[in-house]
Amino acid sequence: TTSIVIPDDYTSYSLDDFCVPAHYYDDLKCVLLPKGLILDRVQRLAEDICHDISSPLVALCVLKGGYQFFTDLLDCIKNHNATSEKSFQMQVDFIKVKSYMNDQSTGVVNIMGSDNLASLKGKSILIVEDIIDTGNTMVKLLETIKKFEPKQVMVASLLLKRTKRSNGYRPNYTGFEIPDAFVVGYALDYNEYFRDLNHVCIINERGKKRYAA
Ligand SMILES: O=P(O)(O)OC[C@H]1O[C@H](OP(=O)(O)OP(=O)(O)O)[C@H](O)[C@@H]1O
Ligand SMILES: Oc1ncnc2c1N=NC2
Ligand SMILES: [Mg+2]
Ligand SMILES: [Mg+2]
Repeated sequence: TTSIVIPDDYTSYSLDDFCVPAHYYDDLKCVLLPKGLILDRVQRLAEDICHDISSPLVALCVLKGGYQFFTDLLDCIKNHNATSEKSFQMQVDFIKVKSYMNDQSTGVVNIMGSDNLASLKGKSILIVEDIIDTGNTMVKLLETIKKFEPKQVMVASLLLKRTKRSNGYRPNYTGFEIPDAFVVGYALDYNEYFRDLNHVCIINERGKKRYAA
């Protein structure tokens, strides 16, 4: 499906035009995606997903970064299911996956909590992620999940980064395609910082130094 393409020459927003925590003000360059815009886009993604799905679904949250998108997306899906003739049952599951240090992928994708994935056998799965950057995490995660013989697997990612480091993987549903910059906020982190920031922002060099591992 389509996504909203944020071009490289996109005029982002000033930190002074939105509410940004004082403790991060000096560490950010700009606001790329205000939370309100994200929520409106997520509502449309939920409609697109509900249009395609009719059988019971397991929504699988990829922790930690996926938790905010997962929460907001499922709120919209639940509201759709409560107001339309066609509804489908949904179960939730959580898996923790880690591969980043500072602003780089280590190349090693560490999947934790995969022991309880046996319950995915024969089910329709929707993997919910915050961002696809190199694509390493998703390719490795899909390999692992497919071993449990699910009926079908779809992937929804809020962000897809346009980067030469990409392995070419593209999800079934994408919120926004963004330029090749390290973004934080809306549960996306830099060494565990900035998850407590509402908007998707671009970190600045000062922030990368201050919170370097
Ligand atoms: O496409 P890739 O280059 O693999 O990058 C995307 C993945 O990396 C980040 O997770 P991270 O390793 O930072 O763990 P976290 O979700 O706990 O922040 C992000 O949340 C995605 O899961
Ligand atoms: O831009 C990013 N911001 C936070 N986390 C990640 C990013 N890309 N891959 C993982
Ligand atoms: Mg992650
Ligand atoms: Mg992270």
